[in-house]
Amino acid sequence: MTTTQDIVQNRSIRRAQQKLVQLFDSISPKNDLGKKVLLLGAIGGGVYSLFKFYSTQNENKKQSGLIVDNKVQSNDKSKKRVTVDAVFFRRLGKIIKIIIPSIRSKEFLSLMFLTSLLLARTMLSVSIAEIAGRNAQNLVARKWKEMRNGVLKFAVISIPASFVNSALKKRLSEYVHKEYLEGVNFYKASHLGGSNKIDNADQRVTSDIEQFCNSMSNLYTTVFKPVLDLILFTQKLVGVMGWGSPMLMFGYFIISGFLKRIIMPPFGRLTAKQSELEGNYRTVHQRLITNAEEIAFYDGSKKEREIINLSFGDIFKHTSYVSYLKCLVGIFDGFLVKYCASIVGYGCMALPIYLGIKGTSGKDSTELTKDYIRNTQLMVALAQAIGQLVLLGNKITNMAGYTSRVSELLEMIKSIKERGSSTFTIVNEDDISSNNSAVTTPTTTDIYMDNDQPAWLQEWRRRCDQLRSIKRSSSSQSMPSVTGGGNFIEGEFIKFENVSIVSPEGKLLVTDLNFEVKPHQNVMITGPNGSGKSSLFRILGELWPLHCGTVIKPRKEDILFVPQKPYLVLGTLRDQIIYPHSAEDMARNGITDEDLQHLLQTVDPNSTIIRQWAWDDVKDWFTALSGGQKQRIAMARLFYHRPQYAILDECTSAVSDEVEGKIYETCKTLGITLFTVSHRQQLRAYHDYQLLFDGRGGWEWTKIDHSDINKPLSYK
Ligand SMILES: Nc1ncnc2c1ncn2[C@@H]1O[C@H](COP(=O)(O)OP(=O)(O)OP(=O)(O)O)[C@@H](O)[C@H]1O
Repeated sequence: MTTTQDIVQNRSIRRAQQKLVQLFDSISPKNDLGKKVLLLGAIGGGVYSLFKFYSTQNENKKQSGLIVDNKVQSNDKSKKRVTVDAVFFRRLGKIIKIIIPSIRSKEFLSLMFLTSLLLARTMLSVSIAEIAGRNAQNLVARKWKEMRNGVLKFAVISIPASFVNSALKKRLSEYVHKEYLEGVNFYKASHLGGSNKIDNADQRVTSDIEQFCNSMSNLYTTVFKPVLDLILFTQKLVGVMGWGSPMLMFGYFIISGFLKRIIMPPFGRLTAKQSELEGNYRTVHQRLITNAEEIAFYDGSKKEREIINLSFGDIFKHTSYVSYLKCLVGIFDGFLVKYCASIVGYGCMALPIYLGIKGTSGKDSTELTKDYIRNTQLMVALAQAIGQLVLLGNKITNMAGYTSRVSELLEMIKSIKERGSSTFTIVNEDDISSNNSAVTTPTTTDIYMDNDQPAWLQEWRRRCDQLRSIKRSSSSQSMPSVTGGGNFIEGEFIKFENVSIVSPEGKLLVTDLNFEVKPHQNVMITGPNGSGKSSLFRILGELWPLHCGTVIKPRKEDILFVPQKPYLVLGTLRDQIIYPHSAEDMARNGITDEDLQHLLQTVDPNSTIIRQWAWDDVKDWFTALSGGQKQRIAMARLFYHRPQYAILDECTSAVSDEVEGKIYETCKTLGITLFTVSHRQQLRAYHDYQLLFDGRGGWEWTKIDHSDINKPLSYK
């Protein structure tokens, strides 16, 4: 079976080949010089392209620096080598053992059925060709027969072929599911890191297995006929001409095979790369869906679009590049298999006559002509069979790519199972930081233990205000992105007037809500689970439509939401703090890494993050950072953007009380007005008002009495 992508690639190759043929034809046959120049140009271009291919290998390896968090970072050479070699055959053998476990399995039986049909097809085509060859009249009839035969062949072979294909796919998928989903293997594979971490496991389990099985069953059906032809015609040729000529032909193909192997681009690796890029593309889309709410709150669509475009661009660039290489190789193959092989074939024919061997001496010209014509036909058939096998090499190389992807998955699961229960080696923290040469280890006095912290934060507040006023003067009035039955009005404060919070499913969560919050008045929102606390902010963030009433609020960019689950973007450590800004935005605003270090130090006084990683490090930050570190990053991001209002949705649960206090103090220094969603009483100390939802649609707005902050909350 062929994928749409293969069809597109094949089409573009065919189109390019046709164009080349047209180009050759367009030149007058009399204009031999022009033809030669063009031929030389084409060969020169091809050689140059292949040379360029090898010289840009390293460049290609660096593709998409952003999307490396899921890549296998293994030093194991066998995992990286993707070619038709001993490793390929060993891996293929292992997979075949999985998909065809015994000769009594139904997969083996269906394969045998397919084999007998293929055999019958070959015998039938040979006998039809023989009959057709005898009678010129039959030649006309042959066309009809061939057509009927072709249709029959397609129907007879394609049904069992697809049956075998799906049987293999089922067996392999079931095996992988069993291994991957055994115990906590799937967790270890994606979270325990190291060299056994599986990149794009979903892509491997779904698409790569399918591609592997497709190419394998496809290969089986296409390899059969040329092999049989090879045996048949070699036997006939040896009978009439002896071993010399067929051996010469074989020798030519062996030498050209070696030549091809030397200059052939590594299609196996390119195919594996293609799968990896497709996996990355799927991952970035998946992340967008999984973290849609957090991204929407951060207004991160621009940044996410950049990431998705970059990932798509990688696939597009790679696919175009592979199509181009396939086109060149197709031309080279045609040259090797058709033209050069014909020259060698004529040599094979002429040599026995010239040397007078194998019964050629003493024959008259008519007999020699008869032998020559018969032998030519046999030789052409043999050359075609070998040629088809040579071209099959391209398919096998392609299959090597999928074999390596599927094998890596199986090998990594096996290794995880073996090593997953062993204890971890403790590494000295100093070793970690000294290994990372890019990390500048700040001393505590260096950054924050001095008394300049409040002064620096005041200065930071001034810079942020300045940037905001520049941005405001250049941007137009913001419009509400979601409309409903109510009104959004832009203002300098937040006010809810007769607003009812209604979920997308029509559930009334809070009725007729009325409150007003002026800048620098912090509000704590409490209430039982599912009472609508986060939903209030979905309305404030314009994610949900306003059912009724009026909401007066600043612009969307002046309110920042810090969700329960901190969102971490694909990219560098720097990108985590500045999200959804890019490094270019940061530089444009005159903000430096040193500024970021100040901000991070506020919430991470022991430098647990900056001592481990450098600003340019790219990691899978979801797994690399601890729960508390993720929350610290989210807080540093809040200070970086310094919005007028911030919504903290249970986002300090994993940091110590001391750091939590520091966060609230810093927000105060920076002039950020807070809405905090929390059940923890001690946080009331940092707030002026409390909004309490009772979970039945009711609510209560009270001023917090700071002399009585330990009083328990009055909901169950
Ligand atoms: N996208 C959605 N579509 C439909 N219903 C939703 C959606 N998001 C939340 N809800 C529903 O709205 C209700 C309130 O959810 P919300 O997240 O506001 O609760 P909460 O008070 O923040 O709860 P918790 O304390 O558990 O975080 C819940 O019943 C929830 O099922």
